[in-house]
Amino acid sequence: MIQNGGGAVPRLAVFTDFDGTLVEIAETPDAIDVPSELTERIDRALQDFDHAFAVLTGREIAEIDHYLAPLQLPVAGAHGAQRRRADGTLEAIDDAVISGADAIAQSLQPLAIANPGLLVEAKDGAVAMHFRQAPELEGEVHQAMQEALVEHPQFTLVPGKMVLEARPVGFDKGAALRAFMQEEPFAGRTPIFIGDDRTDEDAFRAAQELGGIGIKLGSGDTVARMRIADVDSVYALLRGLGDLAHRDPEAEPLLSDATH
Ligand SMILES: O=P(O)(O)OC[C@H]1O[C@H](O[C@H]2O[C@H](CO)[C@@H](O)[C@H](O)[C@H]2O)[C@H](O)[C@@H](O)[C@@H]1O
Repeated sequence: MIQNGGGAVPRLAVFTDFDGTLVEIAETPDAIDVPSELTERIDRALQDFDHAFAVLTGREIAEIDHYLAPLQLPVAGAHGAQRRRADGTLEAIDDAVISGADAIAQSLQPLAIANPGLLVEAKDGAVAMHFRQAPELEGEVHQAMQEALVEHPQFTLVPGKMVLEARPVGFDKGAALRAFMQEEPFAGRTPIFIGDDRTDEDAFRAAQELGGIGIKLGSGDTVARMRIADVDSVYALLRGLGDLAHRDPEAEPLLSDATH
């Protein structure tokens, strides 16, 4: 379909993860290096895909705005607990979800204070506990998180890259992708989702069930039908898909079926 490159190029809705997909993984959440040209690349993608471009991330929407300023993209943040639609409106977050995440974050603080290599990231609607700088404490982090969730059964645990996160039950990147796909300018397009992490699997599945493609960056088991090597290749793919989006639908196909 996409490889055809001729008259049948579908109108794409492009969704990407942020950490590990648009930017390289760093030692701590604040230490990421956001390439100076990333905003320009994404602005171009917005034009190429008629604004049907969104970020689905574990980070908060406000952080994506900070890193990609002045752009204010459609974003699903905190693994879908937060969502800003393409028209700029925000989906309301239940007060119980905000207070639940807050209470979980507070209950994890003693372990983080006792172990400076651990980091609690409190978000509106989710909580991450990072152990990248203390990998030997992964077991303690799992135990502390499981204990914290006993009091908050409306949250579930999701493992990420050297991190364990609590997110509200019923919210994930797949549900967020499906919600975007019911709205303008995404509706009626073919979804593509690019991600690198286990928390991206729901969105690969959703994109593919809606007739599109999941693209997994790097190695590891995945339901995604395609794989991509690294962040630079993601930039190249966005550029290439953008070029295809502008291709004259009447032009000769770039590829033809060799079996006929
Ligand atoms: O869904 P994503 O956009 O991939 O966000 C997932 C989490 O990313 C961040 O943590 C990860 O990246 C950090 C910076 O590279 C790294 O230090 C950490 O070990 C990774 O787990 C972010 O801090 C989390 O809030 C996101 O949920």
